[in-house]
Amino acid sequence: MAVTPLLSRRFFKKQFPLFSFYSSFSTTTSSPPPPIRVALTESVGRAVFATRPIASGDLIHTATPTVCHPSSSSARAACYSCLAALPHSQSQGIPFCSQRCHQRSKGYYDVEMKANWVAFNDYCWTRGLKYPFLVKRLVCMVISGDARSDTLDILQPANLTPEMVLKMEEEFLLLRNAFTKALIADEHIAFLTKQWYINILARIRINAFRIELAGGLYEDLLASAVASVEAEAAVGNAVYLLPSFYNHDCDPNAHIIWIDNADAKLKALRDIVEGEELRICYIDASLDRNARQELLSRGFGFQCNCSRCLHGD
Ligand SMILES: C[S@@+](CC[C@H](N)C(=O)[O-])C[C@H]1O[C@@H](n2cnc3c(N)ncnc32)[C@H](O)[C@@H]1O
Repeated sequence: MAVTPLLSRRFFKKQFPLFSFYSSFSTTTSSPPPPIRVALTESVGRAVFATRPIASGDLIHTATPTVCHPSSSSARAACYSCLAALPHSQSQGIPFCSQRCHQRSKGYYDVEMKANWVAFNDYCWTRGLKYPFLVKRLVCMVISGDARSDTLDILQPANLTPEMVLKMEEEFLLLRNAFTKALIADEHIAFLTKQWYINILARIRINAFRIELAGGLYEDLLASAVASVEAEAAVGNAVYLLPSFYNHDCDPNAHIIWIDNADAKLKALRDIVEGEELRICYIDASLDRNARQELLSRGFGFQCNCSRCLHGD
């Protein structure tokens, strides 16, 4: 079943200037802009559309994470910066896969190393929380000048219940305490208010990707086979800007993959015509309709309107 083409979706003329997303692309000066644009639709908010035909299997574009964090329960230690697998011999030592990764994240790594994270980490690990670690990383990036505090404001936030907000308050206090005890100057963490923390988590909740690497060595394949039984197969979580505008479809025409680090590749799963909306699948598409609707409603807060769901498939 094909994704509903653009012309059958009534959509507003308003388009978003792509230049604002170029910072999240891995482009070279000679590479052409990606064959997509972001526009506002009536039914699903913003969406990504093809600006020319795209062949099945083609790379649509790549994206580097705005913020990412390795998983604590992954079978294999991951690079602090790009989430590439670290050699086993290195897992207790330097947490970077290369000098380049060390250099580019040195500023926020040094900020993080100044604070004592025992209370915050214990709190999150015992409750199975992973997104607060992305907020912690973003705070370190803002303090070191590697990101702006409003970096994620453009993304759609989740609707949070009062119970969810209440639970976030304790994490927030632990996070803020860690920075104040590390004697980070007040003016450097003035942005870190409870409201800011909740706003960021609300955006991360809907837009974070769980990263599982497709590439790797034979020993990594074995590690991930073990991980699927004993530990977390994902190497970490990340938030991107442009990939966050892709809506969900239970029969998608595009997918997002990771080969050996957190740099994402958006690829066409079938031939796409000019003007067609590009959609990825947020969940396991092999589940039955009720299970998919339940997951999407609980995890992302929406009733899926894709053709498969509308036809009861
Ligand atoms: C990651 S965002 C996608 C971009 C979003 N439309 C925006 O304007 O930023 C996910 C949100 O888009 C909407 N959405 C995505 N796929 C949908 C679908 N199949 N049916 C209904 N709403 C969808 C929901 O509001 C969902 O929470």
